[in-house]
Amino acid sequence: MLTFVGLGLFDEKDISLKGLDAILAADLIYLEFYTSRLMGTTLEKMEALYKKPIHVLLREDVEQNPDWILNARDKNIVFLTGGDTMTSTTHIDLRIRAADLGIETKLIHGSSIISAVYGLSGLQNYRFGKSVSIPFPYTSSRGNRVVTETPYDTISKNKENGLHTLVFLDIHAELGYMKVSDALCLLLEVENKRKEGVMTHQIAVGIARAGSDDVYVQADFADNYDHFELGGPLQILVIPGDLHFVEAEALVKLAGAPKSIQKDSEK
Ligand SMILES: C[S@@+](CC[C@H](N)C(=O)[O-])C[C@H]1O[C@@H](n2cnc3c(N)ncnc32)[C@H](O)[C@@H]1O
Repeated sequence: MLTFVGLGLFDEKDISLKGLDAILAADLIYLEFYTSRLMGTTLEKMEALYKKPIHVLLREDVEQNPDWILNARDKNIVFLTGGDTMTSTTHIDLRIRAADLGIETKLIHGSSIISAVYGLSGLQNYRFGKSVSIPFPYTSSRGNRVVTETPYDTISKNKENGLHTLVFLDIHAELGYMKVSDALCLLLEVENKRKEGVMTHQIAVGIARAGSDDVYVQADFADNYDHFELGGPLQILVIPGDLHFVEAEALVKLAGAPKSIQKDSEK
């Protein structure tokens, strides 16, 4: 049996009791921390709680060579991820591979940043469009710095339909964790180049360290990106589309947005 367990948002205590039971009963524990990670704990603390070693998987172990799932033919193995367990296409792919190999699978869910964002920001879940990830800029084969424009396009399309965009921020092995202020600078850089007005007079919502006692939510106009110094990782960004008046009220009262946004909201 291969059991996928979502660990929740911040530390080793965010797991469900069902998830912990599955780990305590498992023969082998695998974990990936490249799609998300629990910033409030360490592998040592987790191993002390689980009383077993954790095998940390790299991206290639999960996406290219997931031979370790063969152990689930005759053992109980658990695969741990930050947040919920199936919010990444990578993980669904693993489950399909297991099904192809005749391996039984089970899901034990964890709290996810996706639903945490709705509660923390007051933005309503049915008013979100397609989500997107912002990667760090990279250097092309010709030596040019390249800023990916897909996030700008996705925000633009969602805004045409009045919808909000959830923007996941890059976690990079060498460059570290992208911050909301970095992401806003990259979006404004694309705006300066394309001048399509997608980010003009645009409100943004930054959230840091969801699930911790030190959670921080800040709403302001995107070009005030120095107001988005939210401290340590992990961080996530929302670019709202049209605001319902309750959403605008929540952003003003719970996230410090300027009151002027309430005038433009939908009744
Ligand atoms: C690709 S998503 C993975 C989502 C995860 N599977 C889940 O269900 O929560 C990871 C990104 O979400 C954001 N994120 C995840 N956990 C967070 C947290 N506790 N606080 C703020 N942002 C978070 C960060 O931008 C991070 O790079």
